[in-house]
Amino acid sequence: MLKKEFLDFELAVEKSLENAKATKFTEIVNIEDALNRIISKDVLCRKNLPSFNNSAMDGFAVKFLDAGKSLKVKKIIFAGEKVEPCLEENECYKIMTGAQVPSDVDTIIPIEDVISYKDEIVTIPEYIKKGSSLRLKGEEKAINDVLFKKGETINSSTLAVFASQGITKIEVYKKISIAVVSTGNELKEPWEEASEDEIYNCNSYAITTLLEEKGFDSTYIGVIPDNLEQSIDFINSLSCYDVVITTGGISMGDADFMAEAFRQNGLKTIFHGVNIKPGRPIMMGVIEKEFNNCFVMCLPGNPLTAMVNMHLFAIPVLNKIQGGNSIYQDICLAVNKEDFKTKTGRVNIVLGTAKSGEFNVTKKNKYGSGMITVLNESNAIVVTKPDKDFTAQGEFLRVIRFGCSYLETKTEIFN
Ligand SMILES: Nc1nc2c(c(=O)[nH]1)N[C@H]1C(S)=C(S)[C@@H](COP(=O)(O)OP(=O)(O)OC[C@H]3O[C@@H](n4cnc5c(N)ncnc54)[C@H](O)[C@@H]3O)O[C@H]1N2
Ligand code: MOO
Repeated sequence: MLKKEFLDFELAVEKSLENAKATKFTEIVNIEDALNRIISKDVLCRKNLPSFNNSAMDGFAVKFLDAGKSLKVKKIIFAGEKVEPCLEENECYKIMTGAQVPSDVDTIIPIEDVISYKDEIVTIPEYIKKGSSLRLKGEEKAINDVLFKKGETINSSTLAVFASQGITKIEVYKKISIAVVSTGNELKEPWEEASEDEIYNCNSYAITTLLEEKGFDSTYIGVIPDNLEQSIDFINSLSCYDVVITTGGISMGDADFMAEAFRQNGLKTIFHGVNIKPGRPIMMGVIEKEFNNCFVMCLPGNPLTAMVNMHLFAIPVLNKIQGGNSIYQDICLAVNKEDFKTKTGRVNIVLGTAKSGEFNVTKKNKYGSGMITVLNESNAIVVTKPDKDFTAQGEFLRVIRFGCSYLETKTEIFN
């Protein structure tokens, strides 16, 4: 009997990330088109935040030394006005939120905190704090401070900072090109007619749309037939892509040609077979010279297997190739609501629903990896260690949501 060695899961993740090289290609885009793109050069502050001393409250701008006095309001200052210092003894300004604070005052008293205000005379409390409600030039960020580091992902908060700096164009990594391919003579496309002996190709839809959710562009190329020569030719036509993701044809059957067909196209295998359920036949590799360092991920054909391994293996690798710093899945902690069993001797990926701090295992963890709808009934996975055979109700679990964010530092995902 053929006995195959399966690589330790953690080692497989480590090796895949180690071999994933970040793209070097960049482009300049308008910030309105920059959402989810990865910054390719540190962005420095070029306008102090705030760019002038200003008031945080509607109130009175006074000298700290005038605490407890009654002062005459010399001038009312509105946001957008520029005012030269002009106070004489026992005078102050009335000032609006965001308005520039002249250099002859150092403290703002909110209007509701003064003792009295009548006929342009205001009485200031005796005990005030010097500098209160005064926002100083550059106190948030000063010119040349690093605002964003290379490798950070642009989100709506990033865009607010760009706009506050007058930055309208930004250098980002060019989007990597990803080819998504299915395999198998049994497959029909959903727009074709499938007989009872045939099945509809759902993996390509699931993968291209998951990639879209995660901010990647991909192209669905088609189905590779179960034939070695045709597989070799088909793969040969993918040399222009940065990444190729296939599903199916990667296990040990007589019609599983992916490993050999990629090898014949120059693939250097990183690993083929990982000690994980589902996903054991998974293969990764790089085609260096012939395909200009194309990263290849061959996922098993079972739809559930393909998708959970997209979450667990593929997305972190893609984040790295895209130039991002954030490659490790963020986890949330959730209380397990129902006992479930797992087989020992391998890492298990368990599907469930994470909601309001609780984890509900899908179908008591009794489902097959050929199933499709269980994915839709779940929104998260739990990864268990090879020696864990039972997870009790009430246990706190580390959960990876399908929609999780990604972190720069490695997270502990095991339970
Ligand atoms: N002797 C062994 N047999 C198998 C092993 C093993 O270790 N030894 N591993 C099993 C595991 S685990 C998995 S997972 C499967 C994966 O096999 P393949 O990657 O070769 O996938 P296929 O056989 O091509 O397909 C499996 C299953 O999925 C269906 N499929 C494939 N592509 C699609 C698609 N695009 N859309 C929908 N469904 C798809 C296909 O029809 C099969 O039913 O191997 C085990 N065998
Ligand atoms: O990877 Mo397979 O889905 O474990 O059956």
